[in-house]
Amino acid sequence: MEKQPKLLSSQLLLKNRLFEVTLQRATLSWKDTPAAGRRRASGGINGTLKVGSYCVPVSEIIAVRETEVDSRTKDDGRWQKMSQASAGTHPFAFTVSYVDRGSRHRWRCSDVTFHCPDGALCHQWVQTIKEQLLLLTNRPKHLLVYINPFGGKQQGKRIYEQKVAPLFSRASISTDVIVTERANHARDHLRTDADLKKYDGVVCVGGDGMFSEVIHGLISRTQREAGVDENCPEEKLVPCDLRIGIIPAGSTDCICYATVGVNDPITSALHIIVGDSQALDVCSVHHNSTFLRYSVSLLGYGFYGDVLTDSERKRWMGPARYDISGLKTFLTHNYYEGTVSFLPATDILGTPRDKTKCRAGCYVCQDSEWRLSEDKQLCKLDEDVLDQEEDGRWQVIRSKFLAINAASMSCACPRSPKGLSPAAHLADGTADLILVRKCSRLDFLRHLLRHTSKDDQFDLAFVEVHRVRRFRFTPKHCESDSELDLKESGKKLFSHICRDHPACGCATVNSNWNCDGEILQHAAIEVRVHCQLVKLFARGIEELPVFEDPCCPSAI
Ligand SMILES: Nc1ncnc2c1ncn2[C@@H]1O[C@H](COP(=O)(O)OP(=O)(O)OP(=O)(O)O)[C@@H](O)[C@H]1O
Ligand SMILES: CCCCCCCCCCCCC/C=C/[C@@H](O)[C@H](CO)NC(=O)CCCCC
Ligand SMILES: [Ca+2]
Repeated sequence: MEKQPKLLSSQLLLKNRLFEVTLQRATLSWKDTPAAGRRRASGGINGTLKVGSYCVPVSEIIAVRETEVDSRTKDDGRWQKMSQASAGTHPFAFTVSYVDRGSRHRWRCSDVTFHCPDGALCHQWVQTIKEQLLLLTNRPKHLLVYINPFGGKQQGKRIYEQKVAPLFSRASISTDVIVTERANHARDHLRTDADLKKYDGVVCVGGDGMFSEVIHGLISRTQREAGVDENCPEEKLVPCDLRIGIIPAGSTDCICYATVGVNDPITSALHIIVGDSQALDVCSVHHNSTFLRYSVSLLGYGFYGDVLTDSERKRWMGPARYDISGLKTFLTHNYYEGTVSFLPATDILGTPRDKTKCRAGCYVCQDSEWRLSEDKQLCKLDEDVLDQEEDGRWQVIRSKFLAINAASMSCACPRSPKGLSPAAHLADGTADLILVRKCSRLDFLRHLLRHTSKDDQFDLAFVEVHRVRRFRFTPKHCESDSELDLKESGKKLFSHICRDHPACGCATVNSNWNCDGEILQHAAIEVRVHCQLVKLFARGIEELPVFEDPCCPSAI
């Protein structure tokens, strides 16, 4: 293999030890020189500098800056004594901030300071690394940030100011920050007012509800500008250009957890800074020919719809509301009758029970991306032929259900680290439709508990799962518009009776759909998955931390 020329290579001091520091093949590496053994080791990266070599890809460098040298240098928040001799021989220094991988998908920003014998060399290092960083065109420079001050434990503003803003400023990212003043503030601003040309991405600080606001604003805006009618369920939607970053500060934070692997504001900020990109499927939900909402995680009728309906009355409890409402809904044990029709996804690589996991660089999602680009080249005539073929493949199930869940991603979250559908994919253009038929409380509990263990939650006689591109649900007691009005006005009257007498049966007629944590107004819906409609500043869950990757060990 042809040897790549070194961009820079120097012997520099790090924690009073001499290292061979090299910038080559888009990687910064430093390794102990033989002479270093003769020097006394004093601390190091993260406090303990092991003998060996280290490397950081330039793509994971956050920033580089010249550092003032004192006979004492501050590293990792602690003052380190630098020997007078080192300060004398290496009086110039520069600091590289880079992504350091912790356990369980957590990222941190670490600093390493190299001391140089002369100012020109120090300046050359800083300039060369800066030039390399400028070549990374996927990194955002200007972001629009929305903070929900009331999401989760109401810590959004503090989390952003203390943990995220300092990292953005270190990475020279400028921001326009809007603290929302009401629900749907972010959605409406994005839909009509925001000057989106100014930005390289949109960041939401909050939970799944805030993320939902952002995608609703961006998708609507994109369709309006492209002349696409959102009310038509048959329309192919146009993908959004701007990437979205999620700083988790909500109650469930399922979208962040399922795309990054952890709910941690610093990790998410670093994924934004390095300019990661992860496409996401989006379901459109219609009632007759009226657009209702978009969903990226869970569309749940029955159990999850009822949990949400009950928990909305307990918002003041914060995240604990889901546990109380979950228990109450489980004990109530309502079932709902209706018809589910669905179009199975036949031309894809995965199945909902194949035990594969969607991970960074997922080949199933890449295959769907390839098909998507092929599809774009299909002419209208071909689409009509495909539609006719589709008509023959719809399947229909009429039954009594405890839950109907459509998961367009795994829906992994701290409550259920493997999620509602562990093998679902973020960007394959499908959703996993999980049908839980009427069964005993004990059996339903077995199913629920399996969301938190290694056991297969689908390996039960009353549960089935299908990977689908589209589905419809019609409740047995299908509402017309006038019936819906009646239902709305009758709700207050009945809800009192039902809460006091859960066994009376009057609440069991229809449930509500939980659409990513929002309640839908209609039970009869029609859903279509749009492959890779939005993009996140994420890369999917990483399989192995890099230090376990034999190709690029941070420390050998
Ligand atoms: N300033 C505001 N005042 C009141 N509600 C707001 C405001 N800004 C946003 N919201 C709404 O608050 C709701 C909940 O927000 P968010 O998703 O951030 O937190 P959460 O519900 O605690 O978390 P999760 O959605 O992960 O369960 C969202 O539906 C959003 O529309
Ligand atoms: C008796 C033991 C039972 C244990 C069962 C644990 C099962 C947990 C599965 C959790 C699935 C979460 C799916 C995510 C849904 C989000 O779009 C939505 C908005 O944030 N959250 C909820 O609706 C909140 C839903 C919260 C449900 C509890
Ligand atoms: Ca999917």
